[in-house]
Amino acid sequence: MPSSFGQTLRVTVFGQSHSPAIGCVVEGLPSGIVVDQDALATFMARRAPGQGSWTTPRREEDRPRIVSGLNVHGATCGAPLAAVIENTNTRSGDYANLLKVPRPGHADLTAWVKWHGNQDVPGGGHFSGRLTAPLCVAGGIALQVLAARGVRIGAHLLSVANVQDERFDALDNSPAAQAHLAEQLDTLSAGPRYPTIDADAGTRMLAAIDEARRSLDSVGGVIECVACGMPAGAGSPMFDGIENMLARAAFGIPAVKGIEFGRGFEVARLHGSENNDPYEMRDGVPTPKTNNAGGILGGITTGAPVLFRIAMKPTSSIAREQDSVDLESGTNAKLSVHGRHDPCVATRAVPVAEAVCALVLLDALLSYPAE
Ligand SMILES: Cc1cc2nc3c(=O)[nH]c(=O)nc-3n(C[C@H](O)[C@H](O)[C@H](O)COP(=O)(O)O)c2cc1C
Ligand SMILES: C=C(O[C@@H]1CC(C(=O)O)=C[C@@H](OP(=O)(O)O)[C@H]1O)C(=O)O
Repeated sequence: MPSSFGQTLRVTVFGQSHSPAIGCVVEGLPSGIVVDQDALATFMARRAPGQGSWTTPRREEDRPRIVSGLNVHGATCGAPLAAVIENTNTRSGDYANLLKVPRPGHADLTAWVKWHGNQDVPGGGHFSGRLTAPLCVAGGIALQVLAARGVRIGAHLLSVANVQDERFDALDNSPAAQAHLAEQLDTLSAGPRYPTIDADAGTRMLAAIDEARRSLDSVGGVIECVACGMPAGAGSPMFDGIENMLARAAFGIPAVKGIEFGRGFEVARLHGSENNDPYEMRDGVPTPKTNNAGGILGGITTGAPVLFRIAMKPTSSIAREQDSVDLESGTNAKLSVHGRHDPCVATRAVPVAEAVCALVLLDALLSYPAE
C-alpha cells in the first residue's frame, strides 16, 4: 500500500486511526528553514477533532513531535524530516460490528475485498480522515517556506449543503480584484473563526450541519482554495502540470469526490471569447487581465492566482439505518453507525486543502521551476 506523493518534495504518510501513532516523512525540504512550531500548532488546531458539535467528539491534542530533519537550531538540515503524532483517544469498540457489516460509503467493503479481513477497520484504519493530521504537519511547514517566498495560500468553505459563502475574488485579475482578494484572505486569517468569509454564511452552515446531525444524517460541502504570488512558469506539461499534481494530492484527502480549476466546469458552457483571459502589459510583464484559467495554462502557472475547488461528500458514517450485508453469514443486514463522527467533514478539511496546495506548489517550484 504505497502512501506517498511528490516529485522532489516527497511526502509519505503512515499509521492508522487507532494505531499507537500516525506521522509523516518529508524528503526534499530546502535546508535552513527554521520551523515556527507555534504557527504550526495554530495551523494544526484548525483541523483537530473535538472542536464542538459540528465535529467528531474524539479529542486529540495533535501536537506533532518532530523526531528528525531539524538541526540544533530548529532549522531543516537536509535529512528527511519525520514527525509523529500520538493517537490518545481511540475507542475501537465502536467498530466491533463493522468488521462484518461494512458501512455504505466508507472503505470497509473495498478494504475487505482487497485484504480478506486483515485490514485495520477501527477508526477507518489508514483510510481515516485522521491521516490528514500528518498531512497538515508537512503542509504547515511547506506553507511557512512558501510564505517566505511571497506565496500566500488560503481556503474557505464555499458551500455546505445549500448554504453559500461569497466567492474568492480570483477570477478577475485586475489590481482592484487582487486587493479585494487580499482583504478576503486577511478576514479568514484574523484569529480562530469558522472558515467562511461571510460570518453569517458560517452561522447558517453550522445550522445546516446541526440539522443534519439531529436527523441522524450528514452533509457535504465545497472548499475553495487560492494561492497568490506564485511566479509564472512553474509546472510542466503534460502529466506534471499544476492541475495534475494538485488533483493527485487532493484526492489523497479522504471524502474528496471532485476538483475544478478557475472557472471550472462552467467553462464548458462559455464561448472562447468569454473564457479566454486577454493579456495586457503591466510594468513590462505580459499579464492576464482576467483569471478564468485559475492561474494555470498548459499545466504551467501564469502568475495569476492559482484557484481550485474541491467537492467533499457527506460523511458516510451516519446513525440513520441503511442497507448493508453481513459478511460472516452472507445475508442482508441493516446498519446504523454509532460512534464519534463528523456530521460534515468539509469544515475540518479546509486547512488540509491549504496543506496539500502548499506541498504541491512548493514541489512544483523545486521540480519544474521557470527556466
Ligand atoms: C478531516 C476529515 C474527517 C473525516 N471524518 C470522518 C468521520 O468522522 N466519519 C466518516 O465516516 N468519515 C470521515 N471522513 C471521511 C472518510 O475518511 C472517507 O469517506 C473514507 O475514508 C472513504 O474514503 P473516500 O470517501 O475518499 O472514498 C473524514 C475525512 C476528513 C478529510
Ligand atoms: C480522529 C479524527 O477523525 C476521525 C475520522 C474518521 C474517519 O472515518 O475518517 C472517523 C472518526 O474516528 P473515531 O471513530 O476514531 O473517532 C473521526 O473521529 C481526526 O480527524 O483526527
